[in-house]
Parts: sequence; C-alpha cells; structure tokens
Amino acid sequence: MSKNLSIVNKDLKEERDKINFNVEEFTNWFYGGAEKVKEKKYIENYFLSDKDLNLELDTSYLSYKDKYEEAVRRSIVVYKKLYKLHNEMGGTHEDFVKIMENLRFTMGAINPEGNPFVLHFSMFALTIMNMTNDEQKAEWLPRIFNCNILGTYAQTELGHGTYIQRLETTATYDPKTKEFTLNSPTLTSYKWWPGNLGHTVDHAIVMAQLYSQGKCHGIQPFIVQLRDSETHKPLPGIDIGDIGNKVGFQTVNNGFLGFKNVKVPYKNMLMKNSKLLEDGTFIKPKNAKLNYGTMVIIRVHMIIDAACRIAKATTIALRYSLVRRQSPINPNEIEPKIIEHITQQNKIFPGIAKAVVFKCMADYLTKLHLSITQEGNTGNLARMPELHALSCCLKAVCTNEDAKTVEVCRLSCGGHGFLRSAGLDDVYRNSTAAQTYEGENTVMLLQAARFLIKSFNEARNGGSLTEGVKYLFDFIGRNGKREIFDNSINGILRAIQAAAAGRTYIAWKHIEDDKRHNSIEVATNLAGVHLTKAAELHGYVCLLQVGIEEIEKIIRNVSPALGLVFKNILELFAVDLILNKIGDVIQHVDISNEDIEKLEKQMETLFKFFRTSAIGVVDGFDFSDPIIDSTLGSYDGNVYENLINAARKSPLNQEDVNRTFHLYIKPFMKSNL
Ligand SMILES: CC(C)(COP(=O)(O)OP(=O)(O)OC[C@H]1O[C@@H](n2cnc3c(N)ncnc32)[C@H](O)[C@@H]1OP(=O)(O)O)[C@@H](O)C(=O)NCCC(=O)NCCSC(=O)/C=C/CCCCCCCCCCCCC(=O)O
Ligand SMILES: Cc1cc2nc3c(=O)[nH]c(=O)nc-3n(C[C@H](O)[C@H](O)[C@H](O)COP(=O)(O)OP(=O)(O)OC[C@H]3O[C@@H](n4cnc5c(N)ncnc54)[C@H](O)[C@@H]3O)c2cc1C
Repeated sequence: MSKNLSIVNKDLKEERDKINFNVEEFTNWFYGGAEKVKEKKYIENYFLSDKDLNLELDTSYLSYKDKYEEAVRRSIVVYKKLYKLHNEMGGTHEDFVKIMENLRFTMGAINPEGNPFVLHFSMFALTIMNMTNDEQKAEWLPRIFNCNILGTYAQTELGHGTYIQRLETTATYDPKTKEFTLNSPTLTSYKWWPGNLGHTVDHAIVMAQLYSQGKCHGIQPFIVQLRDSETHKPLPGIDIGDIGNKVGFQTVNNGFLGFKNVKVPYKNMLMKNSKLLEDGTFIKPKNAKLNYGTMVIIRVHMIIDAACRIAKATTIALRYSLVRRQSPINPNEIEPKIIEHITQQNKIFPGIAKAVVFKCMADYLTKLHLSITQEGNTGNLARMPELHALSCCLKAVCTNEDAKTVEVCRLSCGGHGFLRSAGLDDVYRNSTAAQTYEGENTVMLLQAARFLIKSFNEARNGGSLTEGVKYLFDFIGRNGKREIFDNSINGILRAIQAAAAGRTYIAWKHIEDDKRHNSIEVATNLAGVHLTKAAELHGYVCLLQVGIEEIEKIIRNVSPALGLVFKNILELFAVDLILNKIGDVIQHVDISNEDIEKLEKQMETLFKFFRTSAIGVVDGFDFSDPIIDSTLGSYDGNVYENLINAARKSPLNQEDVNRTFHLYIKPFMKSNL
C-alpha cells in the first residue's frame, strides 16, 4: 500500500497496534496471491505517478464539457502508457489482461466520473473476440488492440432496453450488392445510452433486426463505422450525439445514434453464431441466446466490481469512525470513537463481511463461466441457462446490496459523508448505475425466477436438478412441514434455503391458481412480486453456500489467526442475513422467539470480536490513498486537516470577495426591498 507519509492519527494508530492477524496475508488472499499484489501495486504506481495526468486538478469543479475533455486527455495518457508497459512486460495477451484487470480501479481514480473508452476495451472488444469467425477476428482484432479504431456496444434504443427482441433498428440484406442497409424507422428505434458513443468512438457493434429474403431473423450484431477515420465527422446517414447530463457517469459519453440508409458490407455481420450465406439464406445458431453472450460476461464481472465498491466505501466509513469522536456513552466519560456506538458497528461491519463474501462469489462465478464457456466451445450448450440465471440473479442481488451498503456508509459518516471530498458520491453513483445497466435488476431477478420455477416443476416431477437448486428437493421432501431451525452456519443456510424454496412454492402456486383463469404469461406477471422475492432469496442462498464452501477452504490454507477472522466474517454475513430476512424465514422455518433473540445476541458477540480485526481487514483491501480519494478515508486518518485543506481548494475560496456581492448582493441589501 502506498501509505501517506504524514503522521498517522493516534486513534487510528492505536487501533492498528491491536490488530491480531497478518494484514498482508489477507491482502494476498483478496488479490489472489503475493505475486498479484506486487503486480497490482506496481501497475497502480506506474500509472498514478505520472505527472502528465495532473491528478491535482479536482475535476468535480469543471463544467460538463471540460470534464469530458479532461477525461479523454487523461485516458490517452493512460492508454499510451498501457501499451508501453505491455511491451515491457512481454506483449502477450495474458499481460494485457493483467494490466487491464489492475487498471479497473486505478482508472476510477484517474477519471472518477467514468472512462470515455471503457466500452472499447470491454463490450466492444469482447463481442468481437467471442462472436466473430476466424476471418473477422483477423480483420478486426489487430485494429482494436492497436486502437486504430475505437468502438462501443450499441444495443439499447429509446423505446427498448429490456425487451431486446423488440429492438427496431433494421439491417436489410441485398444479395445483389452484398450489403446491409441500416435504418432507424422510428424515433424510438434510435440507439440511446451506449457508453462512449456520443463523441468518442468511430465504430460500434450495432444490434439490429436482420431482414433477408423478405423475412425477419431476429436481432444480430453488426460492426458499423460511424465516423470518418480522419475528420471524425459522422458518416452520411448517421445522426449521432451525446445524451446529456445524468445522475452519474458524466464522462462516459453515453450517446444516441440514428441510421438513414447506412450501407454496411456483408462481412460486417458477426457470424460465429448465426450465419447468413451470401445469397441471403439465414442459418440459425445452435441457441438464439448465444448473441447475448457479452452481457453474460459483463454481468459476471459486475460481482467483483460490487465487492470492490463495498470494500472501498466500508474502508472510508470505518477509518472515519475510528477517529471521529462524538457523544459520550457514559455521561462522565470522554467522547468515544463513534465506532463504539453499537449502531455504528451494525452499519459498517456487515458491509465489510459482504465485500468478502461477494469476492468469494466473484471468484466462483468466474471459474464457472470459464468452464461453461469451454463446454460451449465444444458444442455443449446444456449449462447456458444455468449460467444465465445465476449471473442475472447475482448481478441483481450484489448490485442492490452494493448501492444499499454504500449509502449506509455515507450515512455513517454523518454530515461529512455528504461532502464530495469524502469520496462516497462517485462510488454511490457507480453502484446505482450498475443496478440498471446490463439488465435492470427487477428484470434480472425475473429471469432467475424463470429458472427457479422450471427447477421447481422438475423437482416435483422427480427430475434432476443442478447443484445450486437441489435444496428445492428438501422443501418438497418435507411435504408441507417446516424446516427446524438450528443455530449453526449450516442451520442458517438451511433456513434461508427453506425461505427461498418456500417463496418459490408460493410463486409457483400463485401461477398455477391463476392459470385457471388466465394465460400462463398473465399468471406469471401476477406472481411477479413473489417471483422477484424468490429469486432474491435464491441469490442469498448462493452467496451463503459459496461463502461457506470458499471460506472453509480459505481457513484450511491460512494462518490460524487469519482463519478466525474469516470465520468471524462468515458468521457476521450469515447472522446479518437471517436477521434481515426473518419475515421470510418465519414463514417457512420452525424458529422461536428465543432463537431470534439468540441470533441477535450472537450478532453482538460477533461485533465484539470483529471490533479489533475490522481495521486490519479494511487495510487489507489495500486501497492506496489516490484510489480511495477521500478526506475521511485516507490511511493516516487526519480527517480534519484533510477536510479543511479540501475546502480551501474550492474555486470560490480563491478570492476573498466574489463578484456577486457587488453585482447583486450589495444592491439588494441596500435597496430596502
Ligand atoms: C433476458 C432478457 C430480459 C429477455 O430476453 P428475451 O430474448 O426477450 O427472452 P425471452 O423470450 O423472455 O426468453 C427468455 C429465455 O431466454 C433465456 N435466455 C435469455 N438470455 C439468455 C442468455 N444470455 N443465455 C442463455 N439463455 C438466455 C432465458 O433463460 C429464457 O429461457 P426459457 O424460455 O425460460 O427457457 C433480455 O432481453 C435481456 O437480457 N435484457 C436486458 C438487456 C441488457 O442487459 N442490456 C444491456 C445493454 S449493454 C449495457 O447496459 C452496458 C453498460 C455499460 C457497461 C459499462 C461497464 C463498465 C463499467 C466498469 C466499471 C468498473 C470499474 C469499477 C469502478 C467503480 O465502480 O467504482
Ligand atoms: C449508466 C448506463 C450505462 C448504459 N450503457 C449502455 C451501453 O453501453 N450500451 C447499451 O446498449 N445500453 C446501455 N445502457 C442501457 C441499459 O442496458 C438499459 O437502460 C437497461 O437494460 C434497462 O432497460 P430500459 O432502460 O429499457 O428499462 P425499462 O425496461 O424501460 O425499465 C423501466 C421499468 O420497467 C420495468 N420492467 C421492464 N420490463 C419488465 C418486465 N418484463 N417485467 C417487469 N418489469 C419490467 C423495470 O423493472 C423498470 O422498473 C446503459 C444504461 C445506463 C443507466
């Protein structure tokens, strides 16, 4: 960690002196090994130490246009260095991935309101890598990696983001000219939202309805040039621009795009999955949803982003809570660190546990994605629906928790948490954006619920179930009897499983009852609230189950002292979860008032133990000061000095008297109204 060289606040030092495990060992786990931590630090420092970035400039005070221009300038500094570093490292694809992985959060420090090139290196490159045939790869990939072209992923339209089957952009094939003609037949067919589209990129993957031989063949991806390579002027027939100010992501340059008779060559339809012969014959893919693959990859990546945002927010909230003193607990004693107020522990400690469990889930899901993708490459697509359901479910549950936790962290910092310099606003804006992009969270939960209902039917009919939903058998096997609660980690898991299965049953029954008077689709819509609750509970089952399995493995491989911290974290996650879901649990589990009181007491005991480890864990997340970028969360804990120094940098404080005094205020005051 690049620690601030200033003297550490004595309250924070006192906390660190009491840490009873090896923080570095935790950091090594969080980043996947000592070598990876070394790489991370090297890459972080390599970029952040560059004076050309001019990180002293607080871009939050700039205008919308200036922010964008500065973000582009900084990004180019970074990407030039990236290529230099890549060459120095050996220039392999693995080296590139390594740098990109480490750059994710470093880029957040450089462009706090978003990266105007993020889609080029993520969805655009990934789609070309995964949805093209060999010829197309050879044509496009070198140009993408050399940044000779810059691209984005243009799917969402003004009228449709969720229901992508009804996208309206058309691509009509003419076998005589061997060209597609792209059109936006209505206002609602305009592409709307794609990141980096407005003024940055010159190419896009465009999702459009393919028409050939007089028939529509559904949405297909096309690579389309949008702007001239020399002048960057929009090409003929392209209507393009920025969509304007947003809640966050101000420098991501989200754009709109309309087509009027834009010609695209035959070779630009991505042909790995669906194929179109030159004569216009359409050949269906093995599974129509293969064209949705990029979204699945990004949803998987979003779990680690959520874990890291929570880690960052809890680092800020905890460090601040260990130096801020307020409100004596005993009237005659000195004011305690605010963390001594148990409610403050309740705000922050479960969040830290979530960051750790989400990280376990991210690792698990990344491995699962890899293995299911490898199966897919051999033509076996059997597990695609399982991966789709799981990635939708966890994308929704983790980003919802993320936004909630970051907001609780802001509240836990009181008034100072509301300052931009506290560093929580950008984290929150990114969290809340993630609830919507890559599939709106309710819609994602409903997709997961489809899988749950199918699995429930399968279980009722004595069929086979995938590992993650086998608990549905237990529910059916109990034949209406309630699960008996036992207060162990596995007992809590069984209780959450019973709640998830019970809610799935309620949703299933709701649909079955309604089906008598309505179509299955209407009946499913009417059961929507139950379905989303079932999917959400299923997401928690997955998190706890994977958390238990992964943390048991970790405990076997780390020192006993760190093992105890992991055990504590897992229990914190589990007890917090069951207490938050107690209403659902009571419905399906035989749990008494005494059991609940015991759980509440257990939470207090867990807090007591975690009180000494917490600072070690957040230090172990290893966010350097430039990455944390917070007056309240810096390593040295000198929050008051940081706050006044940041305030002094306000543009309004660069002069004693602002001109509005003479222009407006003084005449107003002298006017006697
Ligand atoms: C899934 C839909 C909702 C529905 O699809 P549809 O075609 O209509 O299907 P249905 O007829 O309903 O049938 C559903 C059946 O299809 C199966 N299915 C669906 N999808 C898949 C799939 N992918 N794989 C397998 N099977 C699938 C499903 O199981 C059903 O089967 P069955 O009938 O039950 O058997 C779909 O329409 C959909 O997905 N909608 C959502 C649209 C969406 O997600 N759009 C995304 C647009 S792109 C976007 O949003 C990009 C955002 C920008 C991202 C920027 C990322 C970078 C940020 C990085 C920041 C990191 C730094 C961190 C720093 C910090 O944060 O601080
Ligand atoms: C910051 C940001 C970045 C983005 N970047 C990109 C990008 O790079 N490329 C791109 O193509 N797109 C991008 N998007 C678009 C994004 O993917 C969509 O906004 C998202 O998928 C939601 O779709 P929608 O806007 O149509 O919402 P809607 O579907 O209109 O949602 C509105 C409401 O309707 C509800 N609803 C809709 N359908 C259903 C249903 N079937 N059942 C129950 N409720 C339903 C939703 O739950 C929600 O409450 C971005 C969006 C944001 C916010």
